[in-house]
Amino acid sequence: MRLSVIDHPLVAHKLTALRDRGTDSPTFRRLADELVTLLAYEATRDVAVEPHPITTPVGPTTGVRIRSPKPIVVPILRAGLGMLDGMVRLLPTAEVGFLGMLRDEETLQAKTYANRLPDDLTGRHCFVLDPMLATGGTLVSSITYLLERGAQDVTALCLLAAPEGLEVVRTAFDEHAQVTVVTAAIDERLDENGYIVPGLGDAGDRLYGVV
Ligand SMILES: O=P(O)(O)OC[C@H]1O[C@H](OP(=O)(O)OP(=O)(O)O)[C@H](O)[C@@H]1O
Ligand SMILES: O=c1cc[nH]c(=O)[nH]1
Ligand SMILES: [Mg+2]
Repeated sequence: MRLSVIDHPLVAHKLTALRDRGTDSPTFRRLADELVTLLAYEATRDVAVEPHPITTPVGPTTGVRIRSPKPIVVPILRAGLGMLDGMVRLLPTAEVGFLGMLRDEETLQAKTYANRLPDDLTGRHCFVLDPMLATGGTLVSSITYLLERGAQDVTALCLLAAPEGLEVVRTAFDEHAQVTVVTAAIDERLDENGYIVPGLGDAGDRLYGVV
């Protein structure tokens, strides 16, 4: 696993507002949307491109375009949905697949309850969207699922990561696996309920309300 922590004052500023418990849902959604575009800039650094000849008003030149097969963006429901619009705005040619996963509050084990993804992901670059990397169970399951279906590279965009969860992901995917985690911050630790400290609380609830 490769790790990239985005050290940037704009990211830190927006993340601070996102963490603040006084931030309401509409503002939280807007901040999550803005943050993902900043993370996406780094997360797409290795996206495959091919030469693309064009003619400018002044003359011919060769630029690049994103190469086929198209990248696929995979938000992990629910909370990852809050990162989808910001990501596809930057990567409009990407396809979108969905994985619904819920962490049991007692055991902290993640279960998959929805799956709308191609069976064959051979050669695809997958971008997993999930704001919280806590114990790492959700991310390991989702990345394993994508790699088993042939994904070539998997890049996860997480707004926050806990050191414990990062270690779990690192153990699951060694340095040879084409797995990258891009995050805005590594927090201190997990609490006894598996929540990231200081974190931002339950990302899904803050985006969409308590269920
Ligand atoms: O690293 P882990 O310990 O697996 O926890 C992280 C997961 O927990 C949260 O989802 P949750 O289960 O709360 O579902 P939700 O998005 O529907 O709220 C979060 O959005 C991650 O998907
Ligand atoms: O801190 C956490 C941990 C898991 N899921 C969340 O939404 N927040
Ligand atoms: Mg939740």
